Amino acid sequence: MSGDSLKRRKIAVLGSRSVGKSSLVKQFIENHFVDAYYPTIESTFAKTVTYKGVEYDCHIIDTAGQDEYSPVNAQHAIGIHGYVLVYSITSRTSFDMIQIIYDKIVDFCGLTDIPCVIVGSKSDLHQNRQVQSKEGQALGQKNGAAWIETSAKNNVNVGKVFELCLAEIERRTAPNQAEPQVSRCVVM
Ligand SMILES: Nc1nc2c(ncn2[C@@H]2O[C@H](COP(=O)(O)OP(=O)(O)OP(=O)(O)O)[C@@H](O)[C@H]2O)c(=O)[nH]1
Repeated sequence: MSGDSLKRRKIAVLGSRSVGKSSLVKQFIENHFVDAYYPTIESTFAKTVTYKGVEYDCHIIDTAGQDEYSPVNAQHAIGIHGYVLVYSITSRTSFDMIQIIYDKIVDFCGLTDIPCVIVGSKSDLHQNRQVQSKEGQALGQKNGAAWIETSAKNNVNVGKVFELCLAEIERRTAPNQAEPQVSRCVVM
């Protein structure tokens, strides 16, 4: 399939610092896991993903971690088709940030709802769990988002995150619409 006929999808990965955003993206793109922690500035990765028989040219933006003082950069709300919002199951604070980030994106874009997957990362660290699965699931339902728990370390459910994100994007694309909506908001 030529590059031109691929459907291009831009996906932003957001969440608190050190929750495992880069590890998730690296496991997905490069199939490896690094134990060391290197804070991210911002990186974009590309991968062709086949979902339901259709090839998608996915551009995945791994962002610097957000915190309560810098929840979301306006750039993260422009031209993005779908969002992956990551918390760590070992950090209640990172879980609480998800709703703040979600609301900020919705606010920036003037939308009520965004294509989104909420990810509970580091599921291998269940002995240190601070957020129960049912809480994650409830947060997903509340926001009309998909939800899943993953372990980048053990490569559990990593590919599934991006499939769910494509599903959320496509679910909102009308059958007669060639391309899904992207957020076009301009922040003055
Ligand atoms: N046990 C375990 N550790 C993980 C997992 N994912 C990430 N980590 C570790 O958590 C730390 C932070 O991971 P990163 O992927 O750098 O986190 P980040 O969210 O990209 O961090 P920022 O760049 O600061 O936003 C690293 O030491 C990783 O090895 C996982 O699935 N299981």
